[in-house]
Amino acid sequence: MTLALNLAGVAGRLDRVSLQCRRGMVTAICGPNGAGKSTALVCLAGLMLPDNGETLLGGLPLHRQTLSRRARWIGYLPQSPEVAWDVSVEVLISLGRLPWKDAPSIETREAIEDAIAAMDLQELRHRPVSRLSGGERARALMARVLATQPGWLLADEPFAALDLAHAASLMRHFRQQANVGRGVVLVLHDLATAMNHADQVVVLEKGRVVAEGPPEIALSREVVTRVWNCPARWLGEPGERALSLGAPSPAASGLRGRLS
Ligand SMILES: Nc1ncnc2c1ncn2[C@@H]1O[C@H](COP(=O)(O)OP(=O)(O)OP(=O)(O)O)[C@@H](O)[C@H]1O
Repeated sequence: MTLALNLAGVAGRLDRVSLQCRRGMVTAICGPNGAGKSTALVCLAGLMLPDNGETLLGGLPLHRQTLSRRARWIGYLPQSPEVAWDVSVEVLISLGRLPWKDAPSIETREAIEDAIAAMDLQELRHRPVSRLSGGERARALMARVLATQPGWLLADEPFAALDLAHAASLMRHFRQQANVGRGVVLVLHDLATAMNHADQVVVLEKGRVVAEGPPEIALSREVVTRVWNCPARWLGEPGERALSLGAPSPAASGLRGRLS
């Protein structure tokens, strides 16, 4: 089953974007600031209707499917999630089970416990969300999405606030989810994570798809250098790539010259 976005535009944000994500795969959406990554993810989640176009889940328009089906199929972590009530970590995570309110309680309990374990929140489960650090809060919010056990996991910069060990563990979890047939779509600024862990990468620039395909192609040295305007070189072996950055182009370094 695919999750596809075909749109003519979202005024000022996206322009003729067409992309397809597949279950069983990790798809990374990359691009510079303001490229339209979050907007594309919001559209994929069905939370914004493009001016002309649609999101298709399994070939059917998402906005015509029932809200409960959508909530069960698509789990979405926004870039800056808000927590409306100061509940405990465990209660926050249990909210992820709302789309499955008729499920047997044992299933619900297991899903919550699995999410707590996946995000290493056992010791924080009774703590109010207002008394968490930024990274702990991000893990609790991710756990809420995981607790839904949706067919698709859509996450906007899920590693941004996480330390190294928790980021690595979450990436392993995403891979496991893809391996059991879920679809994973991540907005990522860290190009090395996309290069090493995604199955396919979509690069956006100024609201348009400018490269897509396997990471080695979509994030080739030439693409990175041109799109991010930053001379770059991949180091290491496939699966363990690191990005070496050179000096910025004259256009970018002109600013530095004026400031110094
Ligand atoms: N609510 C809004 N109304 C109008 N324009 C917006 C709105 N939110 C974002 N934009 C604009 O849409 C474009 C795409 O924004 P988007 O947040 O999708 O980019 P992004 O690639 O996720 O950026 P970043 O890496 O900075 O998070 C940007 O030019 C942004 O200024």
